[in-house]
Amino acid sequence: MTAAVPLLPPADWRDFLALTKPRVMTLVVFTGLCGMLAAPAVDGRGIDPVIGFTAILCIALAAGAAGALNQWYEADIDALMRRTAKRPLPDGRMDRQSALHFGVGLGAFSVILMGLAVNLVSAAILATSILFYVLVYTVWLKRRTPQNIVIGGAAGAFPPLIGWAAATGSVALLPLLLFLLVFLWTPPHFWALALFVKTDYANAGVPMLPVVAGERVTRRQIGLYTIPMAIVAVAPWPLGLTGWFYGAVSIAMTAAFAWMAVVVATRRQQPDDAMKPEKLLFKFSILYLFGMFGALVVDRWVLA
Ligand code: HEM
Ligand SMILES: CC(C)=CCC/C(C)=C/CC/C(C)=C/COP(=O)(O)OP(=O)(O)O
Repeated sequence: MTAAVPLLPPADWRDFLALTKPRVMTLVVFTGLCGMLAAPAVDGRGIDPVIGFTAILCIALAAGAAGALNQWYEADIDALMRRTAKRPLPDGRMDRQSALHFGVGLGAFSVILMGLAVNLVSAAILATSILFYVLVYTVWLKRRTPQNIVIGGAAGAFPPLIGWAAATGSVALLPLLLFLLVFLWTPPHFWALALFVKTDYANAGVPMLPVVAGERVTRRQIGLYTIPMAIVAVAPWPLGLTGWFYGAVSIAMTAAFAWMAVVVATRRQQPDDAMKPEKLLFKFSILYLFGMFGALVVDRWVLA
């Protein structure tokens, strides 16, 4: 006898859009675009606008595919967390197979299009970032170790390299520093959030750092990761890879980030805080990357 499969109404386009995690994607795409725009002209010629647009589209589709495959794999734990329970799969608005087909199809399409229309280096890094997020982070590490986001977080750091490689066909020191910036930014970004959604992760049995090691250790780790992040953030300017504008913006924004991280690192949670410092740091972390990558492009295009 076969088990009865519940019949679901067909998912609509909004459900497919939700699978792509569109809000996170905006920052992923922005860092990719800025990586592309920060790249130098090759043989006196910048990237063709149509090819540039195609490359950004491929980054967006790949990030969407990665988000869909993440939700396909995690429907069980998403159902246990308040923040994620209303997603299309745990909420029963879509079946898992549709999410899998959508993710695999979109991911394959984005990599093939990047390879055919842009170049093989950017396509290879794009494929690596999808596989890293889905296999290394989601399948392998997320449920096993509180270091999941430190290692798995590399997935979200690839887009500046992809954008640069799309424009030049190669990688260089500046995009490698941008990769490192996002890589080192991820732990403070995520652990600040994890501090205030800790019970969600505990309920779902996901071993995030505040659940496993406690709040004090998490606060200290946020402070510790901010130190190398700050050095890498400002480094492109003294290394002569950017102009004064990036230097000024990176110093100001990184100082603000570091100050908030120190407050989070040194303070115990106050139950009556109107705006918890960790919430502020999480929100600012997003503004921070937008500001830093935006400054890079202004530096290169407006003030050069
Ligand atoms: C392993 C690494 C990362 C983890 C675990 C993580 C986790 C999260 C989580 C759980 C949220 C809350 C989303 C929600 O409310 O549903 C969030 C928000 C966000 N993340 Fe991350 N993140 C990571 C890396 C990144 C990267 C690399 C970027 C972009 C470069 C990014 C950009 C954002 C943005 C823009 C938001 C706000 C979305 C909104 O407004 O709802 N994150 N992140
Ligand atoms: C170009 C390309 C393929 C980029 C893909 C990388 C990418 C989408 C990075 C963002 C990382 C992210 C949204 C983590 C969320 O963690 P989570 O999945 O644990 O969050 P959740 O609990 O909200 O599902």
